[in-house]
Amino acid sequence: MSIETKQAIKYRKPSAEDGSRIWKLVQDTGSLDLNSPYCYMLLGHYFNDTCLVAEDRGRMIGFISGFRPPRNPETLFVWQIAVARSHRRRGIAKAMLTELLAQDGCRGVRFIETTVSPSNIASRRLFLGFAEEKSIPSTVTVGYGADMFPEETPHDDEPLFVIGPFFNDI
Ligand SMILES: CC(=O)NCC[C@H](N)C(=O)O
Repeated sequence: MSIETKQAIKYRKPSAEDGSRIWKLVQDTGSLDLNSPYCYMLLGHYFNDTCLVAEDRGRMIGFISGFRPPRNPETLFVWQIAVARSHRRRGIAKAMLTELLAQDGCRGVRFIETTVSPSNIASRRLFLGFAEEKSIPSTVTVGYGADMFPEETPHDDEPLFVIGPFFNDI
């Protein structure tokens, strides 16, 4: 009888060398905007204090990217959350958000901002659930409307979620 060992998922900062694998992971999710491999290399190189990758026995199965806007460093803007199809419904997105907030790079964060298209139900649930679970105020406003995107590349609305203020006790 095979016993599936529940090996822990490992979380670490990405590096520029992870850029291609992140690009492939995001491509495979099929639900996010696929940025260039170069963009993911930049995130791994210059923004990795506010990004993480998740690995299952060495295989990259998750990615969360963020940055702290220079004009508003108390905010963590969460750019993308990607989880491999094979690893959905295991709480990995929530674990990546929690793990990211526990990083030194998120010390002093009091607000989370992100945009989530109405079709991205999992991410919508993640952020609103995070706010509800911790009794943190949250608002959803227009963000980037579909009409802001080029006609040549139609895109869903990207409503802006603002969660906070909260005390990110690392
Ligand atoms: C939280 C998240 O993954 N938002 C996605 C924003 C946008 N559609 C993108 O894919 O970059």
